[in-house]
Amino acid sequence: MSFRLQPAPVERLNRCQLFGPGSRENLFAKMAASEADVINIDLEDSVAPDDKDAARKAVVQAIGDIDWGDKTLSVRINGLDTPWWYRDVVDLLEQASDRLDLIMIPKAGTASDIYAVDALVTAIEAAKGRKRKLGFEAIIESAAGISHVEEIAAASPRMQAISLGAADFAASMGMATTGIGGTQEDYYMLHQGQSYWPDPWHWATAKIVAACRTHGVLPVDGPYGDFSDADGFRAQARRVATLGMVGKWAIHPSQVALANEVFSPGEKAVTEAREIIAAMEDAKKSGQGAATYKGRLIDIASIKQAEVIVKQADKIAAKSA
Ligand SMILES: CC(C)(COP(=O)(O)OP(=O)(O)OC[C@H]1O[C@@H](n2cnc3c(N)ncnc32)[C@H](O)[C@@H]1OP(=O)(O)O)[C@@H](O)C(=O)NCCC(=O)NCCSC(=O)C[C@H](O)C(=O)O
Ligand SMILES: [Mg+2]
Repeated sequence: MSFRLQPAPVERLNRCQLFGPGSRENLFAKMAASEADVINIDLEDSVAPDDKDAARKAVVQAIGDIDWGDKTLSVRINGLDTPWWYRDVVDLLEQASDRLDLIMIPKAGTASDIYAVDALVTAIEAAKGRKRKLGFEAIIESAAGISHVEEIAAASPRMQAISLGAADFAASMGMATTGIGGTQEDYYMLHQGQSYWPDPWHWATAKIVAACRTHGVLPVDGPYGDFSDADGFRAQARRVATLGMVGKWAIHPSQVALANEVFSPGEKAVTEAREIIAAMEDAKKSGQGAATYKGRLIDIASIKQAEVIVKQADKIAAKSA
C-alpha cells in the first residue's frame, strides 16, 4: 500500500438502485416495497419539461409520506445546464423531510459541478438548520465526465457513489449505437472467420472504478435498457461486478432480483473466501506469508480479496437479520 491509504466507502449495500419517474406517483409505494437497496426518484430525463414542477412537488411530499424502510433514498435532480436544477435543490432541502439521504447529480462534467451543488446545499442546510447532512451521488455520462472522473470523485466529502450512464455517455461520445449498455453488435473482433464481441464499456467502467476506489466512493453500473433481456442484464452485471462495481441500476422492477443476485456473493464463493482467510491465518502462525489452497497460490493479498466477499456477505446477513 502507498503511504496514502485507500479510503473506505460508506458502509451500506448498493446492489440495486431502482429508478422511477417523479411524474409517476403511483410507482412510489411499489418502489418502496421493492427489494432494491437504493431508490432513485427521477426529476431529470424521465420527466417531461411540462411535468417538472408537478413532479418536484409530488416527490417532496412522498419523501416524508411514504415509508421507505431501510432503503437509501435518492432523488436525481436536473442537470446544471437546465433552468430546473436550482429549484430542485432548493425545494428538496427547504421542503422535504430529512428522510432524503442523497441527491444524484446527472451529467457531472467537472469537479466544479459538484462544488456548485455543494455550495447551494450547504447554505440551505445551515439556513434551515437541517440536522442530517445530505450525501451526493453523480453520473458519469459524458466525454467531459469520463475525462474528469477522478476530480469528480474527489470533489466533495458528500460524494458517496458514481454511476456510469450508458445512454447519455454513448451520445456524448458519438458512439454509433442506440443500445443502452450491454453487447454492441458492431463492436466485434474477427479471427479466422469467428466473431467475438468484446465489452465496449470496459474502459469507462474500469476508469470509474479506479477513480472511485482512490477516493472512497462506490462505483455503480447504470441502466441496461432492454428490460426483457434478463440474460443480457445478468451478463452486463457480472462483467462490472468482476471489475469492482458494487451494484447496478434497475429501470424496471424485473431487474431488481437480477441485480441482487449478481451482487450478492453465492454460498460457494463465501465458503471459499472464509477458507482462504482461515488457511492464511494458519500460514501466518507457522511464519509463512504464502500457502496453497486447492492447488493454487494464496498470500497476504488473497486475504484482502477474500475479505471483499466476506464483508459483502456479512452486510447482506446483517440486513436480513
Ligand atoms: C420502463 C417503464 C416505462 C415501464 O413501465 P410500465 O409499462 O408501467 O411497466 P410494466 O407494465 O411492465 O410494469 C409492471 C408492474 O411494475 C410496475 N412498475 C413499472 N415500473 C416500475 C418502477 N420503475 N418501479 C416500481 N414498479 C414499477 C408497474 O406499475 C406494474 O405494476 P402492477 O400493475 O402492480 O403489476 C417503467 O418501468 C419506468 O418508467 N422505468 C423507469 C424509467 C426511469 O426512471 N428512467 C430514468 C433512468 S435511466 C436513464 O436516465 C438513462 C441514464 O441517465 C443514462 O444516460 O444512461
Ligand atoms: Mg442520462
